[in-house]
Amino acid sequence: MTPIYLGYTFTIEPRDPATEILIAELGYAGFESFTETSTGVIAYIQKQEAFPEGEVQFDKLLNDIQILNSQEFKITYSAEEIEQVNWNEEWEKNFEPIEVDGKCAVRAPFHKKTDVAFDIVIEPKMSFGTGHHETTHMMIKHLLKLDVAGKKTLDMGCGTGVLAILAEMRGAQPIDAIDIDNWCYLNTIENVERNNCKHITTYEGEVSLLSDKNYDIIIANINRNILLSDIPTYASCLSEDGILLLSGFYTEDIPLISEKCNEHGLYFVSNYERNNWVACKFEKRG
Ligand SMILES: C[S@@+](CC[C@H](N)C(=O)[O-])C[C@H]1O[C@@H](n2cnc3c(N)ncnc32)[C@H](O)[C@@H]1O
Repeated sequence: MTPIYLGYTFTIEPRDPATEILIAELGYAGFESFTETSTGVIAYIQKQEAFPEGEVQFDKLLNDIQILNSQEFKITYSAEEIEQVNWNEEWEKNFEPIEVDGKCAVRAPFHKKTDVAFDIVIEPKMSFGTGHHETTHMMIKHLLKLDVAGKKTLDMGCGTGVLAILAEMRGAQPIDAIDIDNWCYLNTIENVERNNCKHITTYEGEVSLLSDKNYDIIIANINRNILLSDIPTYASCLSEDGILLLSGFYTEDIPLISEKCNEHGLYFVSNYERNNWVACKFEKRG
């Protein structure tokens, strides 16, 4: 089923630095993407995902914002349903190909073929994962450096499947790609085929699918709270010396994420940082 999105247009006075704080708050509340404007931000969330615990959650968010409001800035907002077709057109107009470290390109089918080692073609429609977001970009950087050849790999929260596709291009196999969202699940299947990948199996679901699985590498670019709750399962699925790549959270969240990892035998190795977003590498040690 095609998801319907709600777009919340926030006007913030003065615009900076409050817009950044608001985007972080909205990210934690489940908003998926943001378009910054000269007066604030438009934030998008799937209608069926919007505040699943009911209006109370939204009231609380607004309340928190009001507290900041009274002290520092003034926010007004309006919400509207976003037509799927407009969203796609908007997206296509704005999709420029990206290149990471001169080795990996992520582009749409209508862009010219590139001559980098890993030329990934993605038609994301509504799914997250074009390489434009800092977190995807940094996960690509990690994957380009990691020795993945012949390694059993999981891409959790696969979005467009871009990371699973890069893992296969670099020699990983077999690969499982999982997303909770039906649209992403279907989009990953399409993109896997589009890139002639043969070793990726795509599933719709979440961490409960992992009960008897085992991997050498787990990649998960989701968000802080889901990662905190899923890290124990990732740890139990990882083989000794296995690698966990995590992203979807901010620099200030590293201590919390590291602490949870340490409790489960996973130890910090390195990280990338872009615009306060981070992508961390952990290793499982006995
Ligand atoms: C930030 S996007 C990352 C997409 C892609 N892996 C990338 O790096 O560009 C997060 C993805 O996780 C999915 N997701 C959210 N919660 C999830 C969960 N509990 N289990 C699995 N996937 C989840 C979302 O639908 C979304 O596609």
